[in-house]
Amino acid sequence: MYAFYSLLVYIFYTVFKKEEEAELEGACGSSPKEPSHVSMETKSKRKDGCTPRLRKRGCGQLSDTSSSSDSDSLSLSDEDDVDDEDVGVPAKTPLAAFLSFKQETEKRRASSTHTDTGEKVTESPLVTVMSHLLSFLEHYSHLQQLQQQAEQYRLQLRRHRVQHRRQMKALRASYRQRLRDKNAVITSLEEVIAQQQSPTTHEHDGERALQGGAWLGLHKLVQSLCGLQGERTQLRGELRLLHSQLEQREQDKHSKVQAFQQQIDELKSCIEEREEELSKLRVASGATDSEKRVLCLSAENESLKHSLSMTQGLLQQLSVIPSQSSTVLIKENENLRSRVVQLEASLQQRVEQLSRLERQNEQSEWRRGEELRRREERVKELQLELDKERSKEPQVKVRTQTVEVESPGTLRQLAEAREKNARLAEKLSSRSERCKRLEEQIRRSDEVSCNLQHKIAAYEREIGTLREELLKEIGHLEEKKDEAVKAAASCSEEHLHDLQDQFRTLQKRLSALPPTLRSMKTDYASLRSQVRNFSDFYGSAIAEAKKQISAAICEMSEANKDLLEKYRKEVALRRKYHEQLVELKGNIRVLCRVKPVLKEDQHEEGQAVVVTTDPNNESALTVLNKGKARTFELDKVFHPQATQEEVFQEIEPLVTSCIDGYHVCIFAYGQTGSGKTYTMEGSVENPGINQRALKHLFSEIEDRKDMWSYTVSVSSVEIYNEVLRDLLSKDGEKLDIKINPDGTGQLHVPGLRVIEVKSFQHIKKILATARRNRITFGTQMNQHSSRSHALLTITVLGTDLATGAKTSGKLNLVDLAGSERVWKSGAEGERLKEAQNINRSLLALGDVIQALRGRQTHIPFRNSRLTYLLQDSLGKGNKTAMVVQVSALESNVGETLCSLKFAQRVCKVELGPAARKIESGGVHGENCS
Ligand SMILES: Nc1ncnc2c1ncn2[C@@H]1O[C@H](COP(=O)(O)OP(=O)(O)OP(=O)(O)O)[C@@H](O)[C@H]1O
Repeated sequence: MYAFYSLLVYIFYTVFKKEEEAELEGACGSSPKEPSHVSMETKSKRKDGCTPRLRKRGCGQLSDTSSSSDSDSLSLSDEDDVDDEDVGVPAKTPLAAFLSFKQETEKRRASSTHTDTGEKVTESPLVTVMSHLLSFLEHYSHLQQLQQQAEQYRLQLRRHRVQHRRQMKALRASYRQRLRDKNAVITSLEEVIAQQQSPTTHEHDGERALQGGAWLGLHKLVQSLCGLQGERTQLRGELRLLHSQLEQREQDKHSKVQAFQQQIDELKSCIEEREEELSKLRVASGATDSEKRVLCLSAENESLKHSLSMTQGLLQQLSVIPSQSSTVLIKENENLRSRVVQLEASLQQRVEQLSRLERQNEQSEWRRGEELRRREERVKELQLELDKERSKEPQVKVRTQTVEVESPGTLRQLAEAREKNARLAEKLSSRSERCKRLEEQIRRSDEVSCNLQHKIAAYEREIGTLREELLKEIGHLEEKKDEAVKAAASCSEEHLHDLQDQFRTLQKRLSALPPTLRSMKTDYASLRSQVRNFSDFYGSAIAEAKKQISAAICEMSEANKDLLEKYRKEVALRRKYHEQLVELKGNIRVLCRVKPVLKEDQHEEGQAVVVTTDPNNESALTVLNKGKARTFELDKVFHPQATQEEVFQEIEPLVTSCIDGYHVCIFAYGQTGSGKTYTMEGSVENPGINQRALKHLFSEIEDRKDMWSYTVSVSSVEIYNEVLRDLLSKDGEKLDIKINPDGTGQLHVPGLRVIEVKSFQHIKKILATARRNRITFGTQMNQHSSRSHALLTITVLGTDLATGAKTSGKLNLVDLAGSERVWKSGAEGERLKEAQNINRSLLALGDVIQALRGRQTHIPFRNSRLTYLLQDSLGKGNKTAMVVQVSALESNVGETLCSLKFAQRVCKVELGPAARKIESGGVHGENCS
């Protein structure tokens, strides 16, 4: 491609240059109005083999005709020689050749794009520039064709005019001839008449006869004269007609010339625009490749020139200060010598150390050998003594006892000597090992020293060669210096010539560099082309891969469409069944959890457990009070050993409903210390409903991420003494509940901090903050009694990715403040006020539930902050779950009965079918059900 574009650019430049040359040539021999065709004409004539004389004549003809437009006999006779073929056919220009080549290229390109599989080729700036250039050339050639046409037309007109003039001339000549003939006839007739007007007497009779014949002839002559006059007028009319035709043609010609001129002007302006565009493009995309190359080469040329000048400067410096460089070299040599001396000294030291060590080693070895020998001799002596003693044994049996008495000492000595001997042997072996090690070290140091010697030798060799080179250089420089001195002394021009020769040889050497540079350039060009090809290849490979991926995705999506549709149906069905199940269970569910009996709860010894659960009936609970057993039927009863997970299992469907776009309210109710906070919040190791619900929420969202996108936001408030406070805000400002000004009639709390939650880990931190900020005090019933109602509100906004339908679910998790009997909890003062407020709000909650149960038109939501805030989740069409916490101890039986009665009341409330909060996405929305 690069080569092709370079070729194109080259052709363009060549053609353009040739065109300009042709124009210049044409301009020298023709009128300014006729720029190119004359030269072409001349060329064509030259091709035909015409003589230079004829050529000159042709040029003269044209200039004559252009200058004299009206009749001129000389020019007319000259114009007769004009050959039609000479002026009619224009010679084929290089531009035309280029255009035909370009058309062929375009055709080939078009055919290649047809054969291609419709891949879209992105044009590079160079291609854009080239296309502009080509279009510019096209316009230019069109303009030339038009000019040629205009010229042809002009020549045709000229031919016509010549023909007309010829015709006119012939007509005039014939007319004059005929006129002359007629005049001759008339004069002859007049002569005849004059002759007849002079009559003689004797010829009267004959005269009369002749008179009658003459009058007849005269009459005929007059008639022919009249005919001639008529012819003359006719000819005049024809002449006038021809004149008018000629004028008409002239006018036509003029108008056509004007039209052509206009077209030429337009095309010129078009070319100017293109040129401007081209220059802009050049500015925008930088210079074309060839220009860049030219720039690059010129830069290289500059750098070469620079290096040449530098070399020249260096040469001059060398010739000027050879002594300085020689001193530097001598200094370097001295330094090297001193370094070698140092190295030799250190080597000598090392060798001395080595010899010292060897001597020491030899001495110690000799000493050790001596010692060993002595020891061995002693052992031998002792052994000899022992043998002697043993040889005495059979002879002196009597002395055995004494020997036995004496021999222990000798044996001891022997054993000691043996031990010593063994120790010495050990020492000897260790010494020999050390010796070996030392030998090894010596060997190594020998190697090192050998290496060093080698190195030193190498250094010395190097130094020697350097020295030699240096001496040579110095000699050479001295020679040069001498020569220079001599040359300076003689002041001859020879030296100058020599220097010039040297300079020339240097220049030659420098100019000999380009082949290597050229080879480097070709290498560079090939590398560049490789890189460019690689990027092309890479791009095409990526494009291919993308195509394949998209095709695969398309296939997959096609294949998966049915599956997806089925999956959607399945999900919808599942949701429907889920909702039916929840509705069957009841949209308000009452669960009861019995708190296990803890040590700290047993204030009095041997307190009886009065609450029992039935293992065969999960919804029944029996309370024994004053000998009477009362059974309560609720939706579900959790026995004291029920785990947090078991409790959440019952709540989970409601949490799922919240994701589906329902408003859900889960609250824990019960006396103080009965385990409400434990059930809702739980402990760090064993989290309660709040954390589990959010975990479930996020896992469900993750499962649905291919079909739905969700936004989860969280807020938390507490109601303490009927005052609303943000649990996620540090300032603890008093908040108010208001109707949302957006016109939906929904409630909202201005200034409440709502945090968008991205992950479960994030929510954990938020819950911890809310827990920290909640007001708790120790009461007689609970050391960490929550003195406020805590609300955790989770809003889940969902968008169906396929249909665009939007859902808005809300999950209210409420940990109510503990209901208590004031006299029992021992509350007074501030605590009493708290307890009263708590009881009042719980009573309001009871009233709301009562009203819902009674299907009253007015539900008293506004009676407390708690019910007002929960309005949109407690009313009709919502889902509610209440976990009633009870204590199993006899001491709390009153509160337990109270709570269970309240629970049973709630149990009978019907909230009606739950309503899903969904907005149609425009594709196929779901009906609110
Ligand atoms: N099911 C249970 N298992 C183990 N311990 C429990 C259980 N329920 C409650 N407790 C413990 O009982 C104590 C009181 O519980 P909690 O604070 O939850 O009561 P509460 O109803 O929230 O009281 P208050 O209304 O005064 O805030 C806590 O120490 C808690 O750990």
